[in-house]
Amino acid sequence: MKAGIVGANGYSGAELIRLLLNHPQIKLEMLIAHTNAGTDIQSIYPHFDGIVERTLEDFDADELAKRVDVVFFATPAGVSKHLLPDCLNHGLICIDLSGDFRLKNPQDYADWYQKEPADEALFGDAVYGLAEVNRRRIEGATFISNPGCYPTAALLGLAPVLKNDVIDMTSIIIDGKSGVSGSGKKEVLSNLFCEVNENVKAYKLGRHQHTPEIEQMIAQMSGEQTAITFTTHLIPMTRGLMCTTYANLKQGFSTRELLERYETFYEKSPFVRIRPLGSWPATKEVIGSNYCDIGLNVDGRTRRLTIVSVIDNIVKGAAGQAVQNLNIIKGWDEQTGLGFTPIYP
Ligand SMILES: NC(=O)C1=CN([C@@H]2O[C@H](COP(=O)(O)OP(=O)(O)OC[C@H]3O[C@@H](n4cnc5c(N)ncnc54)[C@H](OP(=O)(O)O)[C@@H]3O)[C@@H](O)[C@H]2O)C=CC1
Ligand SMILES: CC(=O)N[C@@H](CCC(=O)OP(=O)(O)O)C(=O)O
Repeated sequence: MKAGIVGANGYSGAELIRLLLNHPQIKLEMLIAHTNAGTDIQSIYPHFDGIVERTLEDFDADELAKRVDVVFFATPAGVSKHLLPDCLNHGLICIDLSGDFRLKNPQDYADWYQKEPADEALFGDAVYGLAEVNRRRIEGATFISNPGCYPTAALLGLAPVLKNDVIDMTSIIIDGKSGVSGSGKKEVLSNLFCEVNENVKAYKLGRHQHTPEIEQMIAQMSGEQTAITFTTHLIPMTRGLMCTTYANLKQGFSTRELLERYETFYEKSPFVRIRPLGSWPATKEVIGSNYCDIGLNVDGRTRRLTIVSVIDNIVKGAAGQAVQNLNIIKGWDEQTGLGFTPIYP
């Protein structure tokens, strides 16, 4: 199968190149950029020297239709809503890594992204690509909206306790922390060494664009509408994302009982690893891989559950999850091309 990447010279696009080069079913055919079209990818990223030597091209849906079967959109919010519909009309499989098609309510997109939503005819049509929850809907789909990085970690952490009256749905608090690559290559100012090094910053309090996405999926999984408290922090590391999630328990569960519930829920999910009692994951334990590692603790004094979930924001939070979704769409083994061991230390 031949693949094209729109936004190939961004951080998620470059990661898609790395992953797709190692995918036995994929031939990388078109690398597309915007301001950098006409430039060689290896001159922007010398780590590709001798591995991928290709000139970045301009977006052209007709050309894509002639040359590829699947297109990944690794573009900033507000771009795929213009480019992707033409590709869908040409019968191409489209996997969008941006937030343009994740929400079901166009007004939520307008409110939280502060942009015009995509055309109504297409808005809400994409299958939300959180494989561990939506695997059945992803099989055979042609239009996937990949989850955001924070929603991936937060929702995988919460999913097993969203049913059967385990937690008080009004009590959910998600504390997210991301490495700097999460903001993409374009965010030059916030990425300055002096701004980020030896510093921790909270940002977008009460207005993070991933809030309605997390709430929408909590409602889908639990059947209950709820409002969450979600705070994001930028921390001085390149890759990695952690969500520490708190919720009040409705019944007196022990950590061990809940761990069993998580093990069962993720029995058939090769990329989710549950830590044993008394152990919680660190970001370094998943870097470079498509794993989401999860650890739990029940505090008997407060009857509160704490969930710690970690991912590599560019792999499981973006490019790796997109490849996982393609594997499921095509009926290939979900782990095809994704069998990377995390890089440690
Ligand atoms: N970084 C991360 O950890 C995660 C990112 N995402 C999402 O993935 C998407 C990409 O993010 P990221 O890789 O960080 O972004 P970057 O800023 O690193 O890269 C953006 C890419 O999009 C291209 N681009 C911009 N405008 C257009 C256009 N009009 N037509 C074609 N290409 C265009 C840029 O090309 P050029 O440079 O040539 O202008 C560049 O290649 C975003 O929507 C982001 O929210 C999701 C989860 C995690
Ligand atoms: C560290 C950092 O700044 N991260 C970005 C993630 C951006 C992103 O992935 O946003 P969409 O998926 O909604 O397009 C942020 O928190 O906004």
